[in-house]
Amino acid sequence: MKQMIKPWRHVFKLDPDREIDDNALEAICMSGTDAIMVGGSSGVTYDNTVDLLARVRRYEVPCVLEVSNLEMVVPGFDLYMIPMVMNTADSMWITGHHQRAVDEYGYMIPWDLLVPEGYIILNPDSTVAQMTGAQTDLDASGAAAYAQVADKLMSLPVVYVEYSGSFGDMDTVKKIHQSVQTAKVFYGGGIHDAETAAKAAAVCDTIVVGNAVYDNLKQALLTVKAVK
Ligand SMILES: CC(C)=CCC/C(C)=C/CC/C(C)=C/CC/C(C)=C/CC/C(C)=C/CC/C(C)=C/CC/C(C)=C/COP(=O)(O)OP(=O)(O)O
Ligand SMILES: O=P(O)(O)OC[C@@H](O)CO
Ligand SMILES: [Mg+2]
Repeated sequence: MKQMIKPWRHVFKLDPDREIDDNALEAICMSGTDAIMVGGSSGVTYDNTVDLLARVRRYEVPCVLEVSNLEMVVPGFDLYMIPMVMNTADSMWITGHHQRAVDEYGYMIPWDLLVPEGYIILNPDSTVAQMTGAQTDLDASGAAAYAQVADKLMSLPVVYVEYSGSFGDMDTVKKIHQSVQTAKVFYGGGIHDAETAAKAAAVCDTIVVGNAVYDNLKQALLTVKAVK
């Protein structure tokens, strides 16, 4: 099951805390994207997550949950993506919340469905950077070193380069991609049209398109064809 992420080139990330109408959801799910990732950094609850899952399940596209708090964990997703922030000094975001989750719910965790992600958060203005105390002031070599820790020391299957809300430095993403051996490199942040999608797709394995879905769906849909 975990192998399903390997060929992904394109993912739409949908936030349960934001409105999306049925027509828009149909266009997204039928767009040819490889997967829908459900997640967000705030306002995500059991109720809004279960509602979005049920609506996405009308379509055949794989649907995975990116867990950012325990309240949002709903059974029935294809996979559960578990972020571990590489570039923070606050160990709660590396292993702390995870240890608590396993201590409390270990008996019911479907381990074969969990996919850990080594997050490298690089946009200092994003909610997620502020929430996790991410050390975003890294050059390409420093960011690539975190990627190698995730890939070569921790054997994480995904390195997620996160510029949530702004289009990042593609030289840094390229350097990260070149420096990992086994992990798949996901890139997310500021992809809003075919051009930004193609630029990012050239330097990573999988692009993730989030806010653009809500800001300009027509342009967001063009990102699929741009990378296929
Ligand atoms: C029966 C059943 C299905 C059981 C499932 C059991 C299960 C999955 C258990 C979980 C096990 C486990 C180890 C859980 C970890 C728990 C946890 C809370 C970990 C912390 C994760 C973490 C590091 C969060 C930090 C924030 C982060 C990196 C979030 C990722 C998502 C993200 C970056 C969203 C960006 O949000 P966005 O809204 O776009 O941001 P902006 O507002 O800036 O746009
Ligand atoms: O919302 P955007 O900026 O597209 O970022 C996508 C994703 O990486 C957010 O976690
Ligand atoms: Mg967002």
